[in-house]
Amino acid sequence: MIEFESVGKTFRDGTAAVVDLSLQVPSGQITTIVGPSGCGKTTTLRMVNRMIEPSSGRITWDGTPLRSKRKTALRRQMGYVIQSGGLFPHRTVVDNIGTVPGLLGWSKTKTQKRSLELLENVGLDRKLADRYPAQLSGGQQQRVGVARALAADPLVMLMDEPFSAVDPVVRGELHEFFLDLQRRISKTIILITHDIDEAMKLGDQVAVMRVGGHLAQVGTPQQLLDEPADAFVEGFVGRDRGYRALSFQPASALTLEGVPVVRDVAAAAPDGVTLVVDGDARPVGWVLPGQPGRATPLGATFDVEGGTLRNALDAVLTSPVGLAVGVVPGSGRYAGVVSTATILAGVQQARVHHAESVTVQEGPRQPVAPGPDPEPTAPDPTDDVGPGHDHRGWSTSAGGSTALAPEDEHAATAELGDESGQDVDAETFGGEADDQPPADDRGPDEHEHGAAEQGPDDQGADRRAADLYQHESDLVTEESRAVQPDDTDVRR
Ligand SMILES: Nc1ncnc2c1ncn2[C@@H]1O[C@H](COP(=O)(O)OP(=O)(O)OP(=O)(O)O)[C@@H](O)[C@H]1O
Repeated sequence: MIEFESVGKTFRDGTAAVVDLSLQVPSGQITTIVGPSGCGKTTTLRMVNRMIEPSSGRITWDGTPLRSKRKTALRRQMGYVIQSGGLFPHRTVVDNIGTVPGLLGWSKTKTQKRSLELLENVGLDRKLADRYPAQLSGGQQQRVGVARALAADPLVMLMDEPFSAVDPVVRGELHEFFLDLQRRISKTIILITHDIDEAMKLGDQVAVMRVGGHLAQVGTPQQLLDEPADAFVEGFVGRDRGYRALSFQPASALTLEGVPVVRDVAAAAPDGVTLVVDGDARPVGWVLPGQPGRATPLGATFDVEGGTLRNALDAVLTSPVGLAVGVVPGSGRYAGVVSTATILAGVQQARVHHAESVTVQEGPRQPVAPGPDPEPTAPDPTDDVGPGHDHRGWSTSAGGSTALAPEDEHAATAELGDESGQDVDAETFGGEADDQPPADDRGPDEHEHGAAEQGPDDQGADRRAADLYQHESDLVTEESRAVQPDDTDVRR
């Protein structure tokens, strides 16, 4: 478990980004952090891999303070995912996925093998391995970004608005993919988003933050819906609250009914509704009375095992015949239909059942954060590189390590903007580049280097990419460049 204990972060300009945050992040679960822009979500995330150090309080991981761990060692156990995957445009998919193993000194053979495995694990065809990111769809790029973060099998995944750059349909697919993946890998995940729907759908627990850096409430999605701590949370989760609550009711309780089904549109009876399926028994449309020989679009379908009442309701509302079509997960084969009346009865039943459970359950709730901190913590002099500094340059750390000169910015960003097509791997991560301070200069802990903090005016995308590259570049140490013991058989 990762635990924030009364954590505060005040930047040098006096901005209190996070105030008295107490939050437990359970191992093997997804914690989503949601809130309006500027409420401190990113700052909270960046304190976990020590891109930013708290000004007060402490963060522990399984009881050990993060500050007592070397940043390199810490970040190796953490994968980082950002919007659009943060992929290097001049590297192929397989090379992008192999970024971290490459940095850690794995052999080419082992890296390649791992990358191809991961490609499959995130549901992508091996045929995509040699493509460049620009040759992928947004959803595919995002999956590659997840694969890349998983490459070194981290225990923790830090995800900074990972699904916000794709359209709603693809986002929905990515959500399903992500939840399915998590069922298999059970990582400890912190995912930040400004989308309450996404937070509720993905989070085992949801932390709602309010502007000013305060935690407004933390709880399961159902708890937030049932017992919002205050008007702010109620307003935030309240939009479509009743409808959203149906997301937590399984559709598997609905009784399926049957309808006439044909493979050939021409075989449909002229007087009644008939479902048309394809050669694999997947539903494709309806033949309506009086419209022989023509299939009308189906509307949404719902998964009869993993689907929810919300999915079923959506399916019936979009159906041209008032029947929600249920499909078998995986194959998408037709399983049966459910009428509007049955679904509404299911909704009513869920309401009754739910009201009873809310009345009966008086379980403990996580504490609601207190009001504004009357005395903000003293700012950390090492925060915020200040005017005139490049925000991606290495700031001076608490231990006074040498700052990286502004011209070294390319170390973090070269591949993003470089259209030359040159291979700039070494410079990108300082692997063999001579513009990094020597490892000896970094020393343990604080001296590894300062955090890549930047001003509030930064463009979000740039900042996220810089964070990702910083995170990955910090995995490299002298030791990790050495041959790994298990590589000796394949390294030449
Ligand atoms: N280096 C910095 N120096 C000063 N203020 C900062 C710095 N970084 C962030 N802030 C400020 O801290 C507050 C919280 O910022 P943060 O990026 O954590 O919010 P957020 O909830 O992630 O916002 P968004 O959803 O827009 O990304 C904001 O007021 C921001 O302007």
